[in-house]
Amino acid sequence: MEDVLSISKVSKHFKSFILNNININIKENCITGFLGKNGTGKTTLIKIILGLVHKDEGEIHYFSNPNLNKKDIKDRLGVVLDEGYFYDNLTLNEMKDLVSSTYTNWNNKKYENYIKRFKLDGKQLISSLSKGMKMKYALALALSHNADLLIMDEPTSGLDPEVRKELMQILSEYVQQDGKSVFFSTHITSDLEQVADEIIIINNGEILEQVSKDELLEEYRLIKGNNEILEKLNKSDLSLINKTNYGFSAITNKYEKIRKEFPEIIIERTNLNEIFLAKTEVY
Ligand SMILES: Nc1ncnc2c1ncn2[C@@H]1O[C@H](COP(=O)(O)OP(=O)(O)OP(=O)(O)O)[C@@H](O)[C@H]1O
Repeated sequence: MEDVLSISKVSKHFKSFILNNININIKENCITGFLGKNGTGKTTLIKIILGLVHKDEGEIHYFSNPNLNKKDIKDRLGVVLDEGYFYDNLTLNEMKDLVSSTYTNWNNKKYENYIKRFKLDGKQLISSLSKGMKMKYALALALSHNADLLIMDEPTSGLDPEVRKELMQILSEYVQQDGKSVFFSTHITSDLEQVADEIIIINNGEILEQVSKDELLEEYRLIKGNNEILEKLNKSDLSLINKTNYGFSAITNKYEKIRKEFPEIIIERTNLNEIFLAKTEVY
C-alpha cells in the first residue's frame, strides 16, 4: 500500500504552543482519523499540509512523487476546512464557478449530482446555509475535482447524528474507489469507531500513536473486580479508575498479566472513547 502523504520531523513553534516533531503516514485507500482533544494541534498540522501555515522544520512528501509541483498537489487534494472560506453573498453556483476555475479536472456533472444528493439548491445564498448544509456544500466542491486525498478538519463538529452518519457513509464509499484516501481530524471517537481504518492520536502537539483501529481496540480492556483486588494492583497499570463501595472498574492494557494474577477478575472489551481517554490521561 502506497503512502499518499508522508510527514517527517515537522515542527511549528507558536508563542505558547509547539507542534513537535510530527512523523506520520497516510495510506492509500484508507480512512485515517486524526484524533485529539481541543487545542492539541490538529488544525495547525492540517494547515501545514495544505500550505496555509509555514512549518519551521521537517518534510512533507505528497503522493510518493517528489516531482509534483504545487498545482499538481492542489489538484489532487480535496479540502474541507472548519471555517468554510466561502463568500456569504454569493450563491452556491456562483461560488462553485470561482472554485472550479482553480482546478484542472473539475467535473460539473459530479458537482450537480452531489448538490442533488445533499438536497442543496445551487441558486441559494451561502449565507442562508446551516452548518450541516455548509459542510455538505464544502464536501460537494471537494469531491468534484477528481481529488485523490480528501483532507477534512473536524467535518462532524456541530452536526446532528443523521448528517454525521451520512457523511461517514460518503467517506466509506469514496475510499472504495481505487487510489482514493481520506484524512480527517475529529475529537468525536464514535465517528472513527464507525469508519476509520487507521488512527493517529495527537496530544499536546505531539503524536502519541499511529495504529490501525482494530489493533487499538485490541490493546485495552475494561476490568472489574472487588476493592481488595484493586488494593493489590499496580495503579500505574490502570487508567480511568472508578471505585465504589461495591467494587471498581478501570481501563488497562495489562489485562493479560492481571488475568494471570487474579483469575476472578471480569474482563470486557471497551470502546475507542475510553481508550483515547486512558491514553491521554496516562501520558
Ligand atoms: N497563528 C497562531 N498563532 C499563535 N498560536 C496559534 C496560532 N494558530 C494556532 N495557535 C495555537 O496552537 C494551538 C493548537 O491549535 P489548533 O487549532 O491547531 O488545535 P486543534 O487541535 O485544531 O483544536 P480544536 O479541536 O479546538 O480546533 C492552540 O493553543 C492555538 O492557540
